Amino acid sequence: MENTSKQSIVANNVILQSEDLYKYILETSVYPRELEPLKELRNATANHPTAFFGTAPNAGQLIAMILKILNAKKTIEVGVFTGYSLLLSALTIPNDGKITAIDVNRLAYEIGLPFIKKAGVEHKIDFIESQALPVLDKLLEDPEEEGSFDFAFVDADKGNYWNYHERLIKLVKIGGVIIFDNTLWGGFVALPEDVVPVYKREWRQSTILFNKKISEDPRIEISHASIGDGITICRRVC
Ligand SMILES: C[S@@+](CC[C@H](N)C(=O)[O-])C[C@H]1O[C@@H](n2cnc3c(N)ncnc32)[C@H](O)[C@@H]1O
Ligand SMILES: O=c1cc(-c2ccc(O)cc2)oc2c(O)c(O)ccc12
Repeated sequence: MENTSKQSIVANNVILQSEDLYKYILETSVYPRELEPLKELRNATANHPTAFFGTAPNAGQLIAMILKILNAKKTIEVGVFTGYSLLLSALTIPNDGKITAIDVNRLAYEIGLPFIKKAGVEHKIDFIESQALPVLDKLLEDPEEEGSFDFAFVDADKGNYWNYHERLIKLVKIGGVIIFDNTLWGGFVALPEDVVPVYKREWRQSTILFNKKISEDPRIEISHASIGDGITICRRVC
């Protein structure tokens, strides 16, 4: 793939502008440490028509580290697909931890489910087949759920990211973390609209708006990291 200073490149669902360097990172630092159940689930997803939906393994490694630093026990996952990031969280949180995992597509989840079961972590997962917004709204109706989550990972419909943020900021505790995936949207956020494939334009625009709003939100500290397809790490401060 050609590399120019103006043109961002997305290869293997990552923003990094060198496939060789990405391969180097994976082979040196990620794959040797990737847990066997995650490898198995990733391989089982590899031939899926939307295999690129799966969270980049190096971003996953960072997410696992953040979960550990937080001692996260109670988490939310918005957008499961076959469950790479879900299994990663389930393997990372303690045995009595709980993940509320929401996706409109149970069929995709069922591709990953045998690997989740084999890893012995299914008991930590409450999978809810639904649009995510009503589930988050329902959680917020219960005062005990407010401020009770340690962590949330959002990797679903990009046009709803701000709506998810407005709910998750109330559900995670002060000091808790929300991570949003795809916040560089293949590098298209920094390119003029006319070079963006038409089908990517709507979510490019929502991502640009989301990035601006999140950068101005005083309730959180943020780090916009160029790992995977871009992740924004938000820590609730008030
Ligand atoms: C990029 S995939 C998630 C990938 C996942 N994090 C992984 O590591 O494999 C996005 C998922 O969001 C789900 N999704 C899209 N819109 C949704 C919505 N409104 N509510 C819940 N899930 C949604 C899709 O069905 C899809 O499985
Ligand atoms: O190109 C995509 C598209 C999605 C996507 C499509 C439809 C949905 O309902 C949700 C998400 O997600 C992606 C993604 O998470 C990624 O890392 C790269 C590309 C895409």
